Amino acid sequence: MLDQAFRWAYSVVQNLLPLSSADAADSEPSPHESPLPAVAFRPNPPRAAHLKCKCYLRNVLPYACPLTHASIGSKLIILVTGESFAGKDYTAGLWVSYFSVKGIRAGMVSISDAIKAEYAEATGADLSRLLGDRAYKEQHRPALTAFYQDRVRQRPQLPEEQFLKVVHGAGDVELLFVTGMTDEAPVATFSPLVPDSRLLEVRVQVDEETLQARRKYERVADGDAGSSDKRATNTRASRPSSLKHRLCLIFQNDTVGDKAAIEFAVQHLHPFFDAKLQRLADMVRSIPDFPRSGIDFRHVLNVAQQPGGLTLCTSLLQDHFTKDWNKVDMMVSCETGGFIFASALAAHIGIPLALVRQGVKLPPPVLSIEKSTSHISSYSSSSESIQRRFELGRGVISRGASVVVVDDVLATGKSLLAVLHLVTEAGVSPEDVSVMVVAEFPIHRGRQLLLQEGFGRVSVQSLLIYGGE
Ligand SMILES: O=P(O)(O)OC[C@H]1O[C@H](OP(=O)(O)OP(=O)(O)O)[C@H](O)[C@@H]1O
Ligand SMILES: Nc1ncnc2[nH]cnc12
Repeated sequence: MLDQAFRWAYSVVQNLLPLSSADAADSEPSPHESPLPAVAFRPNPPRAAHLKCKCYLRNVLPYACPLTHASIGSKLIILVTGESFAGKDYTAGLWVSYFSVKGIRAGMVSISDAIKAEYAEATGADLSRLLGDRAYKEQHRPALTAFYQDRVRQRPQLPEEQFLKVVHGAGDVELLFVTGMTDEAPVATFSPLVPDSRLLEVRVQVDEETLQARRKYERVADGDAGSSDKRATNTRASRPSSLKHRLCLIFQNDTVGDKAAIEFAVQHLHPFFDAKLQRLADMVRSIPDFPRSGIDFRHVLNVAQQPGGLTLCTSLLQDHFTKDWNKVDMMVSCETGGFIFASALAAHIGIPLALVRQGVKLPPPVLSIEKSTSHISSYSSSSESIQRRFELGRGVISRGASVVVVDDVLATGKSLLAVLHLVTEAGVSPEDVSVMVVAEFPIHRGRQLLLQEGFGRVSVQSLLIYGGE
């Protein structure tokens, strides 16, 4: 059986390879390549062009070949970020043990090991000490950082390649912790590369006192207690409040021992393996080739049509929210899909609901914004240009309020972007906006759009993740 599968995979690759060229820069398939998207993507050439542009042609092959793609599987990938001395690797190790005991196949990998190996080869530094000797690593850190930045200048796609490499190399795990990542807004950047998987960032953080104590301890342990603190590379610039993106999950790692890390895993990470989430996913029907051939439509609103579906979804949205509902003044939602889930949740939490309507349907005075058609509606003939406005009653949301935006789907992010513009125009700071969606389609790069448009500081959470169109 396995042998047959391998033979099939090789024959697919053999058929596709001669059709491809090395040129990856243009965004449309060039004429001599047109058979490739035709074979690989059937009637979906824009998708092929998109992939080609974003991932370079050779990554189109793994995408086109279901076997290679399936081997990545659908995982929960947790990027464990934070300053040096925060205890990222130690904590990730504890979480791996916790989940392994619970019967969940978990692993961890450091994404920076490959660049350390390259650096060691280029400079003659000792790789095993770079990997295992903290003082030695800190001593080399400035040069190592400069080396990495230089490599990225030469090869801008390097971070994405390294990310894919560690994920592909992780083997058969359901949960993967990735440490050593320093990229800005990593979930927005990397989630479209693994669209079937859920990508989360967990920042491990320590207060200043703990940080100093750990540095001192490390220096004493190294027999280097008298040296200056020049080697410590933590800067205020890497603190969560100064990042361009907003973190949903922060683990405060100030106490000694394992207890806090395990409690964090129980409270914030384990719920992603909750059977309730699977029950919700089971209520989302999949309809192939709707509204257009090549699109696997996920009928998210079907949840509301199932017995107990809305109650289940409401309780999941309530439980998964990483902030404090008591500090939320108002819920905001846009028609149509969002209204269904937001009204149930707002009633359950006991907060009012601000309604963003499409077209000219609200009485004046209103805040109004032009809105690009959502991904899925762009395929439906009913989306007339008259619909392409979002409006919100002026004064409905108080200036300085704290709000949660709820929608059924996040795809390109165009709808959410319009809502965020209205909410901020109403006087709400992006810091005080959180977004919760029932289903996210990372392939459409909605989070990246928000980041590019200056809404990176808005926190975004989703219950379900879907790959494909
Ligand atoms: O991220 P995007 O690409 O903007 O897609 C997401 C939006 O698409 C859907 O709305 P749609 O505009 O199709 O209207 P509907 O809810 O009335 O169906 C959905 O309800 C979201 O609001
Ligand atoms: N496949 C899909 N199903 C439902 N809604 C979507 N929005 C974008 N892609 C979608």
